[in-house]
Order: sequence, then C-alpha cells, then structure tokens
Amino acid sequence: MARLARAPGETARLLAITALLAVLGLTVSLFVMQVLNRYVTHGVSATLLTLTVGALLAVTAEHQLRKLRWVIAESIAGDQDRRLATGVFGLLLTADLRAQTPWSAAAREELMRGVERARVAFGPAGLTVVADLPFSLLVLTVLALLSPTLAGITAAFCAVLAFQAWLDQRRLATPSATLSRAAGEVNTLVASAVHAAETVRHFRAQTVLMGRWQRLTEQVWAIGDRTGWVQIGGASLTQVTQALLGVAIVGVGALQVVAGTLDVGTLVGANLIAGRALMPFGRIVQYGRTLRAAATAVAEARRFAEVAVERSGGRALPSWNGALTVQDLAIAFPGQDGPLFSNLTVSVAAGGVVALTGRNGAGKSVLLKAIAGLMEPSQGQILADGVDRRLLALDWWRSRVSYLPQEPLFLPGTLRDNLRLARPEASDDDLLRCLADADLSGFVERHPQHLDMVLDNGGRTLAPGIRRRLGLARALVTDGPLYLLDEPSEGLDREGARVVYQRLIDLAQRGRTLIIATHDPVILNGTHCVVHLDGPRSGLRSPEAPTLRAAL
Ligand SMILES: Nc1ncnc2c1ncn2[C@@H]1O[C@H](COP(=O)(O)OP(=O)(O)OP(=O)(O)O)[C@@H](O)[C@H]1O
Repeated sequence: MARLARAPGETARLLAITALLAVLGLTVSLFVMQVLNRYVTHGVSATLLTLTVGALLAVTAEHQLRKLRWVIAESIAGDQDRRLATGVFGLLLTADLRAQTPWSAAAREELMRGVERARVAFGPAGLTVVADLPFSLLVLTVLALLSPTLAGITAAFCAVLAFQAWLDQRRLATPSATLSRAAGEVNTLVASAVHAAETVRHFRAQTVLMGRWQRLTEQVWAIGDRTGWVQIGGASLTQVTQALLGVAIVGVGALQVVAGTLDVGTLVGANLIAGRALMPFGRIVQYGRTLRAAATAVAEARRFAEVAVERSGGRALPSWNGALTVQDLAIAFPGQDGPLFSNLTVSVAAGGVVALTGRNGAGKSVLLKAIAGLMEPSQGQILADGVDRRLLALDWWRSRVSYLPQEPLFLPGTLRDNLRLARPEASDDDLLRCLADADLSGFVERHPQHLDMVLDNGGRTLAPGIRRRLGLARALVTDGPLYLLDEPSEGLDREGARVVYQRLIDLAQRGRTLIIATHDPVILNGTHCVVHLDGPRSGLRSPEAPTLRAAL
C-alpha cells in the first residue's frame, strides 16, 4: 500500500486498468447468463454468435490489459526496489562505524538479503494482488444487483479469508524475525568456513562448526516448515472456502430459483461472479508468508536506518598543512562499560611527529580511526587549524589524510584500481614510485600481471608483510599533509622495517605531520613526543611539534 501511495500518478493508471479488468472479468459470467437465458430459451443463432464474439473480444482485451498493468506495476515496484536496495547498501557504506556496533556483521549482511525478499514480495505480482482487493467490492456490487442474498453470502466468505490473512500475518511475525536472525548466523558460519579455513582446520573446529551449523539449519528448516504449514493451511483454506462458496451460492440460489425469484442463467452467472469476488482474498492469503518475510526485512532496514550515518557536506581548508589538535577526547562503544579513554588532549604542529603507544586494546587504532573520520568520538573535538573536523567535508579530509590501517585490506579489483582509489589522478609512474618507496618494486615486477594483479579476498592471500607494505604504498599515493600510521613496522622483516624507518624520516623531512601507533622501540626511541594511552584516565597534553630524530 505504501509503495502504491508513493507513486500516485502510476498508481492511478494501475487502479484504472484494474477497474477495467474487474469489469471485463464479469464478461464471461454475463455471457453464460445471456446464453442460458436468451439463446437456450429462444434458439436464435445470431444471438449466440454476437454473444460469443463479444465474450472473445472481452477476453482478448483483458489479456492485453493484464500485460499493460504488469508493465505499470513493474515500473512502480522497480523504482522503489532500486531506491530500497540503493538506500540499504548506501547505509552499509556510510553508517558510522561506532554507532553501528550493536549490529553484528551477520545482521548487516542479512539486510541486503532482506532487500531481495522485499523485491519478490512487493514486486509487480504483490502490487497487483493489493490493487485487486478494492475491486472485489465492485464485483460484489454487481452481484448485489443480481441477488442481494448471494452477494451477502459472498461478502461473508471474503471476510473469512480477510480475517485468515490478518491472522496469518500475526502468526508469522515471530517466526519470520527468528528465521532472519538464524539465517544470518548460518551465513556467519559459512563465512568462517571460507575465510577462516586455516583456523578451522588447525584447531580442529570442524566438528564444533558442523554441530552449530546443523543446529542452526535444523532451526531454520523447522521454522521454514512451520511457516510452510501456515502457507499450506492458507492455500487449503482458500480452496475449501471457494468450494464452500460454490455450494452455498448454488444451494441458496436453487431455493430462489424454485421460489421463482431467480432464473437459472442468473444463478450460474452469479456463481462465477462470486468466485471472481473471492479470488483476490484467496491470493492475499496464499501470499502471506512472502509478504511477512518481506515486511520483517523492511522493518529491519528501517531500524538500521536509525543508525547515525557519516555527515555529508562541510568545507575544505585550502591552506591546511597538517597541524592537528585532539581536545578533551573520549571514545566509548555502545554496550561497553566506560570509555576507552577520556579527556585526551594532544597538539601536533604541522610537520610534527607523535607516537601513540600503550597496552593492547588501549584504543590507539580507535583514536587513529576517529582522527581519520571513520568514527565520531563520544566527546571532545578534533581540530584542524582550529576548525572542528565535523565541519570539514569528509571527502576532502580523507583526500588529505594518508592512512595505513593496522590490518590493511583491499577491495576486489587490481592493484592499480586499489592504489588509484587513494588518488584517482595518479599515473602508473606515480604508483610505481610509491610501490618502490615501500620496497615493493621487485614484488610487482615478479608478478606476471604487474599493476594488473588482482587482489583477491581483500588481499588476505598476500603475505602479511607484503600487505602492510602495500598499505604503506597506498598511504604514500594519497600523500596528504597528515599521515596516520597504525603499526607501520609490525611483522616486517629487517629490510622492510628499515625501509619504513627511512620513509618516516623522509616524510618528516618533507614536513608531513605523522601520528604513529606503535610498539616498535626504534620508532618510540626516535620520536620526541610519545603519547601513552593507558585507560580511561590517559589524557595528557603533548609538547609542541617534535620531529623524528635523525638517528632513527
Ligand atoms: N567497531 C568496534 N566496536 C566495538 N568495539 C570496538 C570496535 N573497534 C574497536 N573496539 C574496541 O576498542 C578497544 C580498543 O581497540 P584498538 O584496536 O584501538 O586497541 P589498540 O590500542 O590499537 O590495541 P593494539 O595494541 O592491540 O593494536 C578494543 O577493546 C576493541 O575491542
């Protein structure tokens, strides 16, 4: 209904055609009545011929109109399917990482499958089912003109099916929601079997995973069977109701015929018309499970739409040179007791170097993500040239911040595609220079496809050291005034670590501001300003703009 209301122009055309179809749908019934009452009584062949041609023309017109109605319904549904799919995928791409914490990865993945369920249920078939409903009244009115008693009986049967449809929706609500959750968990297990294949095998988790998978799939199938029974029950009730309606109409109609208040032709026609009035209610009952699953999916998508998304809009700072102040910052995740840190204040002037250190889980990576604009802090500000980052355009900010995450991941595509994401206008020479700076020239040259090598599975099949160097190369392609580097030397061999130290010195000498999360003693010893993040009270004020020691 909501879909129809959102496209009033198209809906008006759809309803007009549905009204015509309802009228044309009466033709065969009227034909039967006329043949029985006129031709059978008077035997005039011309009458039969005229009636037959008229009925055939009406049936042909009905067929053409049904096709036209499908096209219109498709355009209403198609537009809104596209909007729903784009909206949900857009939310997945822009939801704030901290705000979406209560949503498990499985639940988020399930959202896109829900879009597919909505597409099936609220597609052209679903819209025509809904559009047909009000015209049952039109058909009932025609029936009432022939026999008010028979129309009353038919209306009662329609009401039974409408009640059944409502009851089914209520009975299916909980199983649909449980089914969606369980299906999400099954998908997580499947993802573990694919993406954590080594862990599964080495830690002999096959039996455990198989057991959980079997329990969950049993649950999914059991719910599927239960909802299937509701559907079968609905289908069966529809057939029984249709049959009983026939019996009631013919039985009561026969009494009227014998009493002389109805003729046989009208009784036969009325029986057909009654079936026509009941049909849309039967279809809505049979559609119940599909509709419920889709309604659950749309409700979940709506709930996810309440998660805060990254802001759009904002300004750029044309002359910003990397100076940054973190002021009174606190970050807490929903569902966790207390913030990771609070009252954190750090200033770094343009060209300054700050190392972040502290125990595992202290929040170093989270702080870098907050500075990168990947999540909003719970409290405090991040200021660039005194301007709150929240006032800056995120696109602009990200094009000016070179970021090396702790676990660099890549998108499906080639190495070139991935590096170009950082700076679309970069030439192959630029990319090769950055790869050389990360000591990856040999790696790229040895690969038969060079820059066209495909990075599969987020780059997880690459050696972790190579992946980190590729992450560094990608940060170098951006080459903004501010570098956020999360454990840049972690897991690198001696030569790799030496290359990283050299790059840090080069970048510092070129006036880039560096904020480095690290446990590496070489980097910590070589940096004048070290910020220790050690729990909720780790706030401190840093000295101004230290630079990396040349000794590094
Ligand atoms: N998206 C998230 N949702 C919920 N909790 C998160 C999220 N991201 C990080 N955390 C939590 O925040 C805490 C800090 O994580 P973070 O990765 O910043 O630690 P770290 O100081 O970088 O640790 P390490 O030294 O091991 O790299 C951890 O307890 C982590 O589980």
